[in-house]
Amino acid sequence: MGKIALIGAAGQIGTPLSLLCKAVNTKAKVSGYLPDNGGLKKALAGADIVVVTAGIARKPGMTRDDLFKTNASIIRDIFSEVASTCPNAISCVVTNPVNSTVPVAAETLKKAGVFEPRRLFGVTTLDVVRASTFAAHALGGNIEPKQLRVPVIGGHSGATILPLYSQAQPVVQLSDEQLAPVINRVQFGGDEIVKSKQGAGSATTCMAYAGFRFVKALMSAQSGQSVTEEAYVYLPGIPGGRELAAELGVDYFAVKVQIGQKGATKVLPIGDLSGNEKKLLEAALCELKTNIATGVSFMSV
Ligand SMILES: NC(=O)C1=CN([C@@H]2O[C@H](COP(=O)(O)OP(=O)(O)OC[C@H]3O[C@@H](n4cnc5c(N)ncnc54)[C@H](O)[C@@H]3O)[C@@H](O)[C@H]2O)C=CC1
Ligand SMILES: O=C([O-])CC(=O)C(=O)O
Repeated sequence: MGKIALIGAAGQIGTPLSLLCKAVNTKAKVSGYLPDNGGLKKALAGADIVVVTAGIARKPGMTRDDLFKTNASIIRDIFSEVASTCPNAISCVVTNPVNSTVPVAAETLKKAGVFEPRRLFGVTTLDVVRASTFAAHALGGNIEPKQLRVPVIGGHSGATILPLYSQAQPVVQLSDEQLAPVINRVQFGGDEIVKSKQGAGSATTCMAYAGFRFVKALMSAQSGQSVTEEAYVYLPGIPGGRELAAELGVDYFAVKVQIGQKGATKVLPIGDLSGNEKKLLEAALCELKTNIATGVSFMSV
């Protein structure tokens, strides 16, 4: 098994994430990068998978968008190096605001002439984890979160996060009134943690778990298995995505994708939505369009 480069490895997410990667895949070579040791090129050299958690996290009262000013240039600089050192690696962006940092990463790779949409993912797995956890809780603990599969589409902040409980497997027996607070908690669960940590950061161990779950799926795909995962991707560059991008009017969107050895192989359809989910999708798209434009225009100046 190949090399995983963790960029931001000394941070609150990066530290447990690298421990998880090392514990479960002892054959994988895991390299970290501290911002001040000048080792970015070394960490990226020969990487098969790059996971970026570098950047600042929220403090109470901040939105994810407030992080953009600082984190956009961190992402741009890291992806300039990815472009020259490991352009064929599969890259995963955890750094917020994901809705805008992924477009920054894509534009950086495009400028360098090495953008391959099938190999760039914004990590939205934490939303998937929350969607099953909070619904299991609302169901009174009669089902384990890991027994529930709830697709989550859209983006990774507030109203852009859209859990599709109408498609949950097994069926979730909750009325629209019972679902409303569950959906709200999935959308704003990150804020809940930021508030409770009182300035000490945002979600960390649960994100390390979610990030690891996504990396593990990528490792399974690289070893030849076909896997499906939700992630925030550049739709027009992945088979099946162009039509969805045209239908939704956005190029970047979190959706379930099929993943193979060389990255995403197919965007899967979002399926039928309930009346309420259709309304939530409208709201998600409205916010998402602004977030995407922020990321793209950062790189056009
Ligand atoms: N996608 C998601 O679901 C989630 C994303 N996040 C985001 O993940 C990011 C990291 O969060 P934490 O680990 O809690 O933050 P942290 O502050 O503990 O760690 C960030 C690390 O990045 C490093 N760093 C800063 N500038 C750098 C640079 N130019 N190059 C390389 N490394 C650099 C810092 O030294 C630090 O070690 C934040 O932007 C946060 O909002 C957090 C939770 C969930
Ligand atoms: O809320 C934050 O800033 C961190 C995050 O993305 C999450 O917990 O989903």
